[in-house]
Amino acid sequence: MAPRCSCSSFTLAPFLYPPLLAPRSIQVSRAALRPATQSRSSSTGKTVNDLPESRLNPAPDDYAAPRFADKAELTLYAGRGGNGCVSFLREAFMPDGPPNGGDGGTGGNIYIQAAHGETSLHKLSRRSFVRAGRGRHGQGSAKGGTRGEDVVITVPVGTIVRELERYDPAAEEDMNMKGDMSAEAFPKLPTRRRPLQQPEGPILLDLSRPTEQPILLATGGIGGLGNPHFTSRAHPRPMFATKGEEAVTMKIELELKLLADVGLVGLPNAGKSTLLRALTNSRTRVGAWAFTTLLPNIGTVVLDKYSGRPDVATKGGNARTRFSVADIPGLIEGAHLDHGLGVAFLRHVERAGVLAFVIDLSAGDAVKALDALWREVGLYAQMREDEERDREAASRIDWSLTDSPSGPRYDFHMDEVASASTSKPAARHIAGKPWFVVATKADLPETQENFRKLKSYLESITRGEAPHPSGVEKAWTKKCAAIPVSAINGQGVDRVVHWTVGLLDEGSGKTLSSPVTIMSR
Ligand SMILES: Nc1nc2c(ncn2[C@@H]2O[C@H](COP(=O)(O)OP(=O)(O)OP(=O)(O)O)[C@@H](O)[C@H]2O)c(=O)[nH]1
Ligand SMILES: [Mg+2]
Repeated sequence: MAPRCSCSSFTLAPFLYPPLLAPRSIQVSRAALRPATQSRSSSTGKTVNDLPESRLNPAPDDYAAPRFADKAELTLYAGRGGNGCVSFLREAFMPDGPPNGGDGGTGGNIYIQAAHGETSLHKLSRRSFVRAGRGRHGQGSAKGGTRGEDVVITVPVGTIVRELERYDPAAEEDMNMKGDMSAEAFPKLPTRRRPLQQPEGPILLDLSRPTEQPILLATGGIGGLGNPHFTSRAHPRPMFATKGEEAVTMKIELELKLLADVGLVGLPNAGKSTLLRALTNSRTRVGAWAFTTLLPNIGTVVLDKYSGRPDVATKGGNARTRFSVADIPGLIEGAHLDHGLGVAFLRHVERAGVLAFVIDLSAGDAVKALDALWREVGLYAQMREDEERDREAASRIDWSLTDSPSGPRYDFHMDEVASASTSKPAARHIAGKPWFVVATKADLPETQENFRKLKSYLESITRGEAPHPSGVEKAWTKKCAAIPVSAINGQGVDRVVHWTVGLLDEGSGKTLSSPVTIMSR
């Protein structure tokens, strides 16, 4: 068929296919832009050492800024139920048929699930509320309303969920009848229950492992009843239905504690971020100055290269296909006294399965550096233990006033407080973790001797001849190893992966049996 107007297609052509009709000079100038943007990074951001620029030795401005948040507060609105419908059958020769209004649909529920792959709460921290879908209203011809859509909030493994506030309308609220019908006789209405029971509050969950099934937080409202439910001798044609139930509204707080399977701990400028780049696809910032990293970065080491078959043999039935690594800002001596960036970031490796101490072989005595790091980690753990003990002691204090001749006094159970302090050896939980040393910058000259000393020191710890560097009794000293690495050249990195998987497998037997701990309220 001939086009209705041939000239119109010609007029529209430049708008529909601009690249085809654009003059040649424009195309060339656009192509020329591409190398210009690429060359910008290499012209402005020279590498700080004289080595050639690469992914592992990037320019200081070649990085992806981490998006990280470890706290979020959300208001959850479960979906309210759809309203029942008032409707009557109408057919040919039957203008006044029986009532056939459908029931309203149930509102959507809100669940929470901890999943691997999520590393931060930044997406949730930007949202202030989460709303599930409302149930649809019932319709004529006895069509029930469809269910509202459920919402699953996905959070990183290690998130703690605390309920702050809740508004829960009664599960079987009074019917919102249209008009005053209290005196009227109605048939017995069906008991309407929520398909899922609203969990009792306040909710307090520690999602320390991935949850296979989403966990229910807020239940949607029940749908209203359609008019056929109200048919009776007194009301053969009821002109009323019920409204859908209001749903649960809840305010929750999310706090992320555990980020990764492996935590990198090291002095500033040791090469932690370069190691993370070498192990993973992370584009964390690298620079030859202290405190290049200001926020924790997470990378995932993929073991099976998405082939479905792991490259690294793992113990047990479930083959490990990946593990995550956390790079935190460097620690300096006195970090527990808030020197440098402090030890606050250690809480993100506190619950990691394995600690990897990254030590720069070219920056002086490696043994001293390892001791200094362990000292800071040990002191941090001690601080945490003290905090926990104080909290425990505070919860044990009986604040009730007791009558005594000398007047009222507060009854402190000091013996219980003392027993609490001695029941857990300080710093046990962090010093009891499997650990190893990644000795970086092994490509630099005159680092062999330093590495040899470090290795023999670690061997003596393993044999039990030297104490654990943290000074904690019964700390983990099974196979203290040092792996020489040149992260900038990607050398020795495979050995780090194999060693880590071995240690993770060893520790996996000790993990909690349940993915969710419902903490004490
Ligand atoms: N020669 C050599 N240089 C390295 C190696 N690893 C890292 N570097 C260099 O060491 C410097 C510091 O590296 P980063 O990875 O930023 O160190 P960092 O520990 O993350 O430092 P902070 O984030 O400040 O704590 C950079 O200039 C790197 O290029 C290595 O294996 N060999
Ligand atoms: Mg860094």
